[in-house]
Amino acid sequence: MKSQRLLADFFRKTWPIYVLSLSLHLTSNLINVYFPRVLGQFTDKLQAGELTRPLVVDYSLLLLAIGIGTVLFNGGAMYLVMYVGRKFEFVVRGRLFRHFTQMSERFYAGNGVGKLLSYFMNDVTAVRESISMGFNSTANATMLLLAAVAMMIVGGIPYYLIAASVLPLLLIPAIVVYLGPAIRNRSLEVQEALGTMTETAEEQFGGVRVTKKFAAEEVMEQRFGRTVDRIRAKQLRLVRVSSCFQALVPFLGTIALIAALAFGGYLTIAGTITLGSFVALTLYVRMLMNPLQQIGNVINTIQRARASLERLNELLSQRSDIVEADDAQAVELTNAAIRIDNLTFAYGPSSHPALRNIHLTVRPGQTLGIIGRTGSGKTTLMKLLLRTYDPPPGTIRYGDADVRAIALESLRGGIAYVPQDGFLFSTTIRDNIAFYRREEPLDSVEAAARSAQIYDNIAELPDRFETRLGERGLTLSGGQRQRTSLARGIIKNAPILILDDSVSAVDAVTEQHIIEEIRRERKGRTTIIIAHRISAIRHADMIVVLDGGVITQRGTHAELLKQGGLYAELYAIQEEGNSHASAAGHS
Ligand SMILES: Nc1ncnc2c1ncn2[C@@H]1O[C@H](COP(=O)(O)OP(=O)(O)OP(=O)(O)O)[C@@H](O)[C@H]1O
Repeated sequence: MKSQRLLADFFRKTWPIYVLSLSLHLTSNLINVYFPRVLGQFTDKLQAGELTRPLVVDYSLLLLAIGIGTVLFNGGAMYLVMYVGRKFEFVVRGRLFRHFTQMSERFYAGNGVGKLLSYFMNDVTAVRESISMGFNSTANATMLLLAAVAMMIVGGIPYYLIAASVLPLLLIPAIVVYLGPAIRNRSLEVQEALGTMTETAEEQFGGVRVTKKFAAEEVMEQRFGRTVDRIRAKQLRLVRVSSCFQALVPFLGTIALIAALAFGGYLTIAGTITLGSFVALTLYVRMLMNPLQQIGNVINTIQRARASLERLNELLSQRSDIVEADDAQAVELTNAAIRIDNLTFAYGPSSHPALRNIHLTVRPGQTLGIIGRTGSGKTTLMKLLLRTYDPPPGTIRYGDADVRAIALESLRGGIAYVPQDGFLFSTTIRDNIAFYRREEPLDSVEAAARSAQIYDNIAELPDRFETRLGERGLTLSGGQRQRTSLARGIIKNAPILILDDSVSAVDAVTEQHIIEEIRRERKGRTTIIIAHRISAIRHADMIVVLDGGVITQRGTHAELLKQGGLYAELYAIQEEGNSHASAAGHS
């Protein structure tokens, strides 16, 4: 069955531990069931007037030995399974993490961080609980039942009396079969709702600064309240069946005890069994009640875990849409021209194409500038160059190799991509810059920071390059973050550098310094610069203007100015802005 794979893999490795634990549970219960028997014998001796003081001491010591034996074996059995349960958590979380790292951007666009966290936390824990705590309770109750029945037979209690007292308890599995599916389905709904709640919470914590600046706390609270309400409704649905189940189990225990008392009492009066046997019988039934009642909880846990396991297996069976070809080749990008032929691309079957009929060649060593209105497809084109989304076959080539035939590591290792909102990790600035190669010496890290015009800012920080960034790099301003991320791209020193609006958050003067630095360092190496400001791309060997997913203009800065159109329009607006600014500066 599909939903058993994750566990099957786990049990294939750990089954000896489970077998050992099961035998310890059996041993512990075999010892434990002597307790009623010894008490029964004690009662018979008492009734016959044969009890002496030394005998009382002997019986007490015997009961003590039984207690200690039971506890030791039971403890060992539980420890083993709890131990492997924790191991399961560790192994599965590692496997999930590996799986997540293999998934493509499309997967992350469709699954929020909160949902993924919920898999990581709630689902893994639910499964772990059932294979550790759940196993222990089930094994303990089953072994106790078997051992108790065996001991009652050995102790001479008639079969029909045993059957009458124990049979009500055996109705428990029947209820499980009857109510189990309902519990499982409702648990699945609860788990999914919990996933949505984690997702919402993650988003709200992430956006708390925006919420506060807009004084929108109340709106957000209401929105979160609705999510919580939905969970409550689903949890209540679950609670209704599971409490019905949990209440039925002890009720069956009570019926079993009444049967033992009534029928056993009658047989004792009739002299068919001794008083000792009667005492032992009632103790056995009482002894079985708690573990069997616990099974009620366990079954709930197991049903919940099955729902979680299904979610986990379903997740693990999803494959990335970006798959490396079996015969994928490593390609040296240094002397490779980038050729884009008749590229049309849409994110989904029903969405509008984000790019249409793109024809473009970037010769090795050239600098390409891309400009265009927001949403015109600039970033999409870069995603396709990096193959974070798959372009149609034959539309993007590096040298002669189709991008889809290139080994992913070779492709992405050969391109340094600097996005607009470079994510910084909660570690030192040095680690953030030398992200691609942690062993990079401090000198190179400093040089990259200088090129990105962030060195002076870092030098002022308390621990300079060893300063740890707070969550998401919040100790830096937007522009500083962007430049740190730029330094990360520069230090990679890759054959192709892509700056995707990477200097948008810095002032015009700093931008000029950065661009000059990049032009000097990247001389003779392929560089693509996407920008909204013409000043960032005017020196490029070729500039293309994207509009609505189509290349509407191409040429050098001078050629494009002559052509008129959007480029000249943007230039005029930006120049006018600049002259206003400098006039204001002079006045
Ligand atoms: N993951 C996605 N799924 C679906 N549509 C997307 C996705 N990413 C971008 N789009 C759409 O594709 C179009 C082009 O977006 P793209 O990010 O390439 O624009 P851009 O030119 O880089 O814009 P900007 O200058 O604002 O960064 C937009 O209409 C956008 O809504």
